Amino acid sequence: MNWDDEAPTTTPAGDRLVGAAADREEQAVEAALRPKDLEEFVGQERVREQLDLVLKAARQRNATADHVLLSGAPGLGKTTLSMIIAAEMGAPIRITSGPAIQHAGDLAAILSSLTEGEVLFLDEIHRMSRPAEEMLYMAMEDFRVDVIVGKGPGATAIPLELPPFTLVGATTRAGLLPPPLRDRFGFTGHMEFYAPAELERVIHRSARLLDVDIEADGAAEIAGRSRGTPRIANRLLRRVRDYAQVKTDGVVTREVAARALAVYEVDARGLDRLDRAVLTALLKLFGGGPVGLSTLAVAVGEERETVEEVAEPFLVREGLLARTPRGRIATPAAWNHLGLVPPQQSAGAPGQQGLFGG
Ligand SMILES: Nc1ncnc2c1ncn2[C@@H]1O[C@H](COP(=O)(O)OP(=O)(O)OP(=O)(O)O)[C@@H](O)[C@H]1O
Repeated sequence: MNWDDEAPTTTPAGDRLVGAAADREEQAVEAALRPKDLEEFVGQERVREQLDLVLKAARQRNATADHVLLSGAPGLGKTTLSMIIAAEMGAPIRITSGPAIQHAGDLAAILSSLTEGEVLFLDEIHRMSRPAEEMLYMAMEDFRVDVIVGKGPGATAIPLELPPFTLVGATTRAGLLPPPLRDRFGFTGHMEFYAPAELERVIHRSARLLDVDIEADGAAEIAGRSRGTPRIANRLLRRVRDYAQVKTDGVVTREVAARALAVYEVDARGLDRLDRAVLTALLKLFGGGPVGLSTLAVAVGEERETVEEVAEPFLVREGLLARTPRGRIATPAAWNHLGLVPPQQSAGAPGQQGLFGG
């Protein structure tokens, strides 16, 4: 396997225990926990079944598998699936990402060094530069690229034949891909967030690999706080394991998991300190909103972008916060979650007046 990638950039709150992205160090830890074949890959039944057919059919025809596009949030297993595709096809894999390919020449260098049948995994494919993207169209369709030599009127295009390969593109934003690129994938798999029972299976499997003694209740407790994401489930398991080892006899029970995750400020629903700070400000300072994003960000001492991109998506997904044209508002579930009582909904209540703009 070959990594051409740069370490992903981190958000200002990128070191959160419940953040969905992984840095280089974590990627190395994760490698040991990756399922090696479709059988071992937990959940995502539909994608797994469809992919199984695509790969089996290609193998029967003795052909290279069709190009595959995987879309879904970070940490749901796109990289893992790309490695499984390569393993199931008995092919090597090359890993790179859109941001690492700034020039068409970067892509030409990678494509021209591929061997027959190799899998090229292109993470964050929506962040590739335009010229590289156009070169990729031809490479995917005709297994050929035109390498431009020289500049200006003297520039010439030298056609370069490529061996057949399988491109696996991954994106968190399928809607951002230009249609000509999307259309060149033979198969698109949409990865969903995982159900708690599926995360429990991920946790039990990882616990076995990490030699952690875990009870069913302990796994359920961690699963409930993992925000539907295997990467977060594995990360929380590692922190709970530390706690169990240092503070108890090492067995992860429900109580041990809950106590450990309370130390790390991850609550029963998977909200961390930042999420709760945003919700608390919204409820306690602004009566549940509506309040403008900038005002909310100042109130919690964070950048606007951090609140919008790091905290809000999960709060919205959980149905705790809504983004409305008049500003952010808390739902009844938010009051409930923080154990607070909403103010009387009278005509003069701030929450009904939209007093807090920004
Ligand atoms: N279905 C699954 N079954 C078991 N483990 C999984 C599954 N999906 C993901 N994991 C584990 O979660 C971790 C993150 O997975 P992976 O790196 O494949 O996510 P990703 O979607 O590629 O994330 P990113 O978009 O950030 O690259 C890995 O350790 C992997 O083993």
